[in-house]
Amino acid sequence: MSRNVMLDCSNVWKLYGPQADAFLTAHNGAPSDADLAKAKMIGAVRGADVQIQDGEIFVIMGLSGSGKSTLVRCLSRLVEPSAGAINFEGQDLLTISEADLIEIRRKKMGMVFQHFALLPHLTVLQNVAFPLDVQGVDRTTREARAHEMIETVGLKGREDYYPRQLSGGQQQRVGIARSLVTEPDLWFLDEPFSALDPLIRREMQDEFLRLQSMLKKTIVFITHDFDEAIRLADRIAVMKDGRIEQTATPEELMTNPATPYVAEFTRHVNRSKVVKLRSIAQPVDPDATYAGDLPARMTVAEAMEQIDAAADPFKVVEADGTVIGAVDAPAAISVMIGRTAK
Ligand SMILES: Nc1ncnc2c1ncn2[C@@H]1O[C@H](COP(=O)(O)OP(=O)(O)OP(=O)(O)O)[C@@H](O)[C@H]1O
Repeated sequence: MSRNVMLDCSNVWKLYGPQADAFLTAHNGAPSDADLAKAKMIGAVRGADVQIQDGEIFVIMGLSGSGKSTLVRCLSRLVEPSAGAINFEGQDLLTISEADLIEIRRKKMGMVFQHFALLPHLTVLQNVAFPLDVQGVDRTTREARAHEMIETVGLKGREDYYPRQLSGGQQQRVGIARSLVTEPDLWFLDEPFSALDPLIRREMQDEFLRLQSMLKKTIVFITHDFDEAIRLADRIAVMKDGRIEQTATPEELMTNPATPYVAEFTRHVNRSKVVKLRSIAQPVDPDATYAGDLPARMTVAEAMEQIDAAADPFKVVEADGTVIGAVDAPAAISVMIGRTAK
């Protein structure tokens, strides 16, 4: 499926240290690790190329300090890159006026952070409506929109609660509703679930995928957790020491890791948790009977129980309703036991 590029960032650098810009120029825009170390510069982001496509979940994965947050902040220019080009929907983000930039951030970009800073003295409804209040939207409209978003994230009935009366997961849902209320085209999420305990975290990941299947946003999601990355991503960029080691689908990362570093992450991952039904779908037989439909982006592991319990194969269906093929138990089992290389 070919998609438009919404956000195009090429050769972006962010150095921290004295006269970083001059230092970059002096090293022809591409200082080596040794150059950086000698000058005591921190290469937070080094030569990053990222193309975010319409409607995809693009995950930036890397360990602490690898540069994920800095890169994402460069993408919205919350951090000023030392060098590079950033284009959003055809506009050069590095040269547009401050006023246009603020307008883009407010109306076209949504952000959710790990520490999501709900306003403690405002109710759930007021917190969610807050960005619209800032935009000067009238009260009736903003509250109607906030109610809608609160229902979308599953918090209907809690509109009049204060943040302190909610669990961590519920608070994060409020943060999500608040960031979605302005209907952003591009949604940045910086480790949104990492403060949550593992069970709630998984629940929030499911919730996030459910939301995305409804809303179809373009998403940049940061995590340091490879399991989270492969669960959520259409594509993953793996970062190390400010560089992107590889950008690929979870399945490509598993089957074709570009570097030993990437291979290390994939080594312990069960293939059935990564391989999607889409990848093993076989042609539909018009004369056969099918047990039902399964989503194309479901993994073999997630679908296994259902496939195994049914007497007939399942059709595999994309989010837009297109049937792309069928899966049966032998095909799924082959992946479970690591037999297919596809
Ligand atoms: N304002 C700053 N001044 C100096 N160094 C900085 C600054 N911001 C980030 N860095 C450095 O840049 C590098 C990348 O940091 P960044 O926060 O982007 O990493 P990260 O992958 O998001 O890490 P984490 O998962 O811990 O948030 C780190 O070495 C960090 O210390």
